[in-house]
Amino acid sequence: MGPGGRRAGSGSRVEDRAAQSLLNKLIRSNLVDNTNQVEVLQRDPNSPLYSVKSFEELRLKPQLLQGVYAMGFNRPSKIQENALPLMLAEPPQNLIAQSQSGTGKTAAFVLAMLSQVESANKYPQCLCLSPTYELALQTGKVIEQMGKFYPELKLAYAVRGNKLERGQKISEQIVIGTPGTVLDWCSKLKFIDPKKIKVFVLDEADVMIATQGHQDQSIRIQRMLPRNCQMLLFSATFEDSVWKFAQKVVPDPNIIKLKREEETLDTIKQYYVLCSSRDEKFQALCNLYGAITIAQAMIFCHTRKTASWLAAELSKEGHQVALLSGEMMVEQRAAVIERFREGKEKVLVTTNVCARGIDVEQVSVVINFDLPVDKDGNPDNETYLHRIGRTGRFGKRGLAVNMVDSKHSMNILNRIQEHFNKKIERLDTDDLDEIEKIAN
Ligand SMILES: Nc1ncnc2c1ncn2[C@@H]1O[C@H](COP(=O)(O)OP(=O)(O)OP(=O)(O)O)[C@@H](O)[C@H]1O
Repeated sequence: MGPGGRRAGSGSRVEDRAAQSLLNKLIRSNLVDNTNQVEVLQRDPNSPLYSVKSFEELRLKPQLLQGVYAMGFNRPSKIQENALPLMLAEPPQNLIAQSQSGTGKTAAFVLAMLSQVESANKYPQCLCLSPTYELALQTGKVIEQMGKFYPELKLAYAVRGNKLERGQKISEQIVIGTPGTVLDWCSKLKFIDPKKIKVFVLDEADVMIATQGHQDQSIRIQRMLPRNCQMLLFSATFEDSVWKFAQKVVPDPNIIKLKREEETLDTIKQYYVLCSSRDEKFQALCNLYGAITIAQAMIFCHTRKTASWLAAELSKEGHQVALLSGEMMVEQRAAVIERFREGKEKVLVTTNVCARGIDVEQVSVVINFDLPVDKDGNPDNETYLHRIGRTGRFGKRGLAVNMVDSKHSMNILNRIQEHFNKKIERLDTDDLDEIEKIAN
């Protein structure tokens, strides 16, 4: 039922955003910590503000609580503490929620859907919109895991390529899909009766509106739903356009926001290595190799060509490395990231463009084989910080090594150093004692 593979990175920015979001989900194994305060704006400011510190307080159906614990969740995440009581209130309330990827939004709305669904009823009751097929599948996996103690619960994917016979009615209780196909299924093909939907979720709103047509399709779907249907919208970022869209799709919303935690370079040891050519950079990297592969490392190159060359050279030296390249289909990139996450490869070589927006929090060693520059050749400080920086006061210590091979790149490095006002120490990769020191 899958549509043809998609090429990301080389294509439009829209696909990049969806691909980034997918890759982020795959690279992450845990909840993202965030020490910021959650902001809650209630529709009815006079009603008490509930927040829960445990899943028991929510009085979930026993099979749902069992599902939550089976996933290894001990307590609600920061955003869940406030979002869950609102979503599970009687009557159910509408919600617009924004917090960065990895903070527990998906798990929250899956819980809301599962607590409303009546599995004995064989028709769609919950409808979830995702920007792409791959993202829909990821959400589907969470529904399956969390709903595994519901014996009769079934899921349908409304995505292009999933062809049903005309005149058929869907018996699955939860439908998850992309806006175009869901719209067809609700209107033209009538596979779904939108009037029976109790919970409507619009996930990844920021990614969604970046795709032409998705916004209108989503609004048209929303218009077909009954008035008392619960509407929930989630987004990792909240620019004006998302906000405007959210207000069209979610009437009388409660609003929850959790600001992204700022990244800092405070817990990172930063070094540079002075070389005179690409080959020398390669040699320096080989000298460093033992030290950096104690942990997992990511190596960034400026172009795809350099990245492929470097990955090939490292392999020739007998090192096990993975290459993440913009030429690959999204599925292939996802597979590479999954292997890396599982530790099958300890080193991942990639390009700036390909890895832009991917959270590499758990990677403790970052090598800039080429320094990040923007299209005018100026230092790209934002990318530097995002690649190397860590969030949170208790952020893990990290190590960053920058390879410099010309006056020009030394100049870029100096400007990065000035920008952050943080010293980047020189490292001599021929000095084994020094290398030993940085690895500890
Ligand atoms: N209460 C919890 N306790 C422990 N782990 C949790 C909890 N809630 C979610 N997680 C886990 O944290 C990770 C991130 O959660 P989730 O996917 O729900 O975040 P998200 O905000 O939806 O991210 P994205 O925007 O990328 O979809 C997942 O691995 C999920 O299983």
